[in-house]
Amino acid sequence: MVITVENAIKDYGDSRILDIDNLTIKKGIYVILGSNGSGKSTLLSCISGLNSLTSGNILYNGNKLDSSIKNSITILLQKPYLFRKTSYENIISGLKYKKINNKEIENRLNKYIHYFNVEELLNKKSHWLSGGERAKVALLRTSVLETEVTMLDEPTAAMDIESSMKAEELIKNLSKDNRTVIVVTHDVYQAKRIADYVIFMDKGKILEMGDKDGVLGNPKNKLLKQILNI
Ligand SMILES: Nc1ncnc2c1ncn2[C@@H]1O[C@H](COP(=O)(O)OP(=O)(O)OP(=O)(O)O)[C@@H](O)[C@H]1O
Repeated sequence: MVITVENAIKDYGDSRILDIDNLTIKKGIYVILGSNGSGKSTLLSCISGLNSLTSGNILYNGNKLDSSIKNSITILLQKPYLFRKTSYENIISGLKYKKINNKEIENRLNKYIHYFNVEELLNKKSHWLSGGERAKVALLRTSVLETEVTMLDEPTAAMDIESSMKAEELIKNLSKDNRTVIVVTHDVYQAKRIADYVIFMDKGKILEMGDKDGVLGNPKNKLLKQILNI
């Protein structure tokens, strides 16, 4: 899917949160970097349709958001909500909602669950999970949907290093078959490991955007240079 963001403005009261002239997202892994409050989550929520722009357009293959496009997009929020059910029920909840048959549900589960050692957690109620365990369950619940576009807002922030590495393998796998994955992270090393493209935001604007090697290897922006220690 090609997503185009045109003249996008998002205001909350007098504050301008997003101000993006032009952004085109195609297939591959896009990593969004930027300081706290720079508008990364707001951009994801506007692309997903959970939030709306004050003015401007977001188009999906040239069309406005409709229910079939919404079905092709999944977003993992920064603070994902888990149902007060078992991990297993949480992970398959989206597939059940989409009325996917049980055999396919098991196939999808087997395809993703091995990234994390969560087998022993499957029957555990979500409110007993640790922060990192919750993050894994939430990432698995999003991943099994295998939508054309997957947006992940700081998916590994609560995970230990080994689990983050596994999550990165999973994320790379999610981008296969011409799919699009957009990941927000504060970890520039993670960006280096997984990104095809990097978007750097500050104060609601996109300051740098392009393929990973160009943006991270030869940044023009002073703040990004500082972050990258260049
Ligand atoms: N509903 C809202 N009402 C008012 N201000 C909001 C609202 N939602 C977000 N904001 C503000 O918009 C700005 C951008 O928030 P956003 O969550 O998009 O930033 P972010 O880049 O994802 O930050 P972080 O790295 O801290 O997660 C922040 O200053 C935030 O306070």
